Amino acid sequence: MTTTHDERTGTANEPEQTRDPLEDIARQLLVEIGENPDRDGLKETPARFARWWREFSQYDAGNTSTSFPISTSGQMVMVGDIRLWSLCEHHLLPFNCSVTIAYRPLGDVLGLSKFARIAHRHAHRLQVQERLVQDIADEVGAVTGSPDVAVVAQGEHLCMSMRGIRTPARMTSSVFRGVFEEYGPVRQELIAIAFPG
Ligand SMILES: Nc1nc2c(ncn2[C@@H]2O[C@H](COP(=O)(O)OP(=O)(O)OP(=O)(O)O)[C@@H](O)[C@H]2O)c(=O)[nH]1
Ligand SMILES: [Zn+2]
Repeated sequence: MTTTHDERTGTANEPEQTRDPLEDIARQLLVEIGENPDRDGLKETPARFARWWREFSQYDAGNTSTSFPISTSGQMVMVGDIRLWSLCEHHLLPFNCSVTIAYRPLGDVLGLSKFARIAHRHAHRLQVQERLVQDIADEVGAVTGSPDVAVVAQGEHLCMSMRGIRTPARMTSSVFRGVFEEYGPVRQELIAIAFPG
């Protein structure tokens, strides 16, 4: 959006809508795949395409750090089955994930919704699933100050299901830090919550 100046009256005109360059990219894409971008059904598509990419790439997860001073005497906190969508950085196609996050609070406990906010923040960029779980674990560790953090994700990638090998499959990736590093009851409990049944 730009504001122009009227030379005659010396007043500022109403802001002009400038076209998002992403609209031109969408038009060109439509032409390249043999479509007519001016046909009725497609007229608004470049603008929608631009809005969706801006929404994806400029996503704001909001405040992810509210915590409360509650004495938890070493208990584990696990937030399971956070559903999210991300975009594969190789093909720009979506993948969905069910993410489970666990940590052992040191002092303060993090607000429940903040785990989903953190997960969505890192999903809203071009990703691979292995890096997604690491990014989430890094931020949970940084915000809570806890060395005991685990993140497990199970996802389906459209780049594998709908194109290429065309085989739906479940990918699992995980990060286990601190107390979760060792195979034992704590890790088993996490796995049981992340993958019920
Ligand atoms: N490890 C991992 N691989 C991914 C992820 N998302 C996509 N891929 C893979 O990235 C690879 C890219 O391989 P390339 O050979 O460069 O590309 P391609 O010819 O399109 O590969 P195909 O998908 O096998 O058709 C593929 O094997 C994808 O399945 C991810 O999150 N993690
Ligand atoms: Zn892909």
